[in-house]
Amino acid sequence: EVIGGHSAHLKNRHPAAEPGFDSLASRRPLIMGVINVTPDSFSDGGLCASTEDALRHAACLIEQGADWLDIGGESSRPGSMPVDMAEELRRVIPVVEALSSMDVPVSVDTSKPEVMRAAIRAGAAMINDVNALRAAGALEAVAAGGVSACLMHMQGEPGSMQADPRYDDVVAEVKGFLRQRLDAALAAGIQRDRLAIDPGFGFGKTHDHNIKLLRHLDRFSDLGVPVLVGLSRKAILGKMTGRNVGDRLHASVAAALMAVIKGAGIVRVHDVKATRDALAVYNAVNS
Ligand SMILES: Nc1nc2ncc(COP(=O)(O)OP(=O)(O)O)nc2c(=O)[nH]1
Repeated sequence: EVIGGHSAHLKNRHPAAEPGFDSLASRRPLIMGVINVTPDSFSDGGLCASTEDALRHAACLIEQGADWLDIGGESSRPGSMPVDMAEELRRVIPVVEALSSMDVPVSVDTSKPEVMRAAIRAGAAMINDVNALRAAGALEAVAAGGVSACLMHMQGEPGSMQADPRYDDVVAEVKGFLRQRLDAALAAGIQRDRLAIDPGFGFGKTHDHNIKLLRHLDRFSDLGVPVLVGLSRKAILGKMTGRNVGDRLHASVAAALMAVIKGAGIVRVHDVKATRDALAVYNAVNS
């Protein structure tokens, strides 16, 4: 069974030795399972209050078929405030260390270079940065670590990004930003096959901007690296369906499938099992 086989394939390799992103994603779309070790994430804050809770959830997502686990210690929801470094390290590093002995690649969702370095030392195979490695020292931390990175577009900061997002041409501007960040990452010595990009749904975008980015997602594929998409449970889906944040499973699965049909190579989701089944249908038709 392809997905099981694929994750079984992962089981025999240490995450850090994983081939680059594109060789993984090119086989079939990858499922990145979300593990928020925060009290205040927009949809599942507090679910993984302790390291033990996070590890139980990780085992559950792996069982459901996650190809990758994304550990986040700081909510980036609209209106959120930064978490101090010591607290973020306290939340994230024990989970990464404990997972490093398991056979599934782990990414850490952080924008702080110090957290990146600690995460890489603890065994993280990727840094997922909603700030696209723009903090001083971030590019160097990832390059020195020899790990993968996801570069995501955000207009402004989480605390204020939804106040008044404005673009002349959202697709062209987001794509131009991601092209610049790719160039910066390559110039810093990060290998192209270790890089992914993400248009950042909900990060400084109106509903109309999000719709345009999803409608034209295929325009990001010619940047030459896998496109990662995170739509799971987000407000864009609530706007489309009228459902509140706890009732967006079906829309999240439809959005992940839509993203993959439009070229996404990695989908970042909370509900792995449902997404896996939807992508099994996609894979059967597209293999
Ligand atoms: N690359 C990438 N990373 C992300 N990290 C967090 C969130 C927000 O979702 P979640 O982590 O569930 O919520 P919170 O930020 O409140 O913890 N979305 C993305 C995304 O779309 N792309």
